[in-house]
Amino acid sequence: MNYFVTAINTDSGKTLVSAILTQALQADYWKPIQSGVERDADKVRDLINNNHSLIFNESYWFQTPASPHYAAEVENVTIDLDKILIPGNKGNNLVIEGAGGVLVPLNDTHFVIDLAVKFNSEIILVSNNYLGSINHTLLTINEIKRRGLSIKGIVFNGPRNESTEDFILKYSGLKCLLRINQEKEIDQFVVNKYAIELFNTWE
Ligand SMILES: Nc1ncnc2c1ncn2[C@@H]1O[C@H](COP(=O)(O)OP(=O)(O)OP(=O)(O)O)[C@@H](O)[C@H]1O
Ligand SMILES: C[C@H](N)[C@H](N)CCCCCC(=O)O
Ligand SMILES: [Mg+2]
Repeated sequence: MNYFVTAINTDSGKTLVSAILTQALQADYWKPIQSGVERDADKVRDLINNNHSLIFNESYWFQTPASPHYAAEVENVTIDLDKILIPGNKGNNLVIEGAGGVLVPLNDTHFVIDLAVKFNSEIILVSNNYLGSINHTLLTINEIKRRGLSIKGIVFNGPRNESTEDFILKYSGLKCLLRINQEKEIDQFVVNKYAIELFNTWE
């Protein structure tokens, strides 16, 4: 199964959730398009601890920490979805991490969400609690559904707001897969703690 981890924004915790999911399912991990010198793939490799997961290389890696469409322009590249091919064997679950939110542009005609469609993925949506996040979360859900994609559920990451989370879950009918607290630091121990919790409720 291909699981596509997206979020309501950049810096929402997609890489953290991807590491937790990769560890929980002993899945493989892939970030097709990376912008910025720090690789999410390296962060996930350092945060998991199992003998099964493969960490694949990006199809595009831009040094410019910006929207992929702009980073590509700056580096005289055009992102071509036909050149982005699923890596590795079909035997294992694959965790695919997007870049920023769903409508982050890749070029003049494609967005991050088009990768999830291309790879026939099930969506894991990472949401956060801040003033404005209900709107951002419901808009993101609407766009995912408009593309005909299935949403496995929502991960709420960071400081809690029960009222916000309750409204989003009630209105969307989606399942809360996991709640992640604001942690003092993110390391293998923390990732494994949440991976066990996620595995125990995974259907
Ligand atoms: N629950 C948390 N507790 C503490 N730190 C967190 C938590 N979630 C995320 N962070 C930290 O916040 C930063 C952003 O998280 P992360 O890199 O996972 O975001 P992202 O959605 O993957 O961003 P991008 O869009 O660049 O891929 C990282 O330094 C991460 O370690
Ligand atoms: C560089 C950053 N860490 C992400 N990889 C890319 C975020 C793109 C956001 C584009 C936008 O929504 O304005
Ligand atoms: Mg990331």
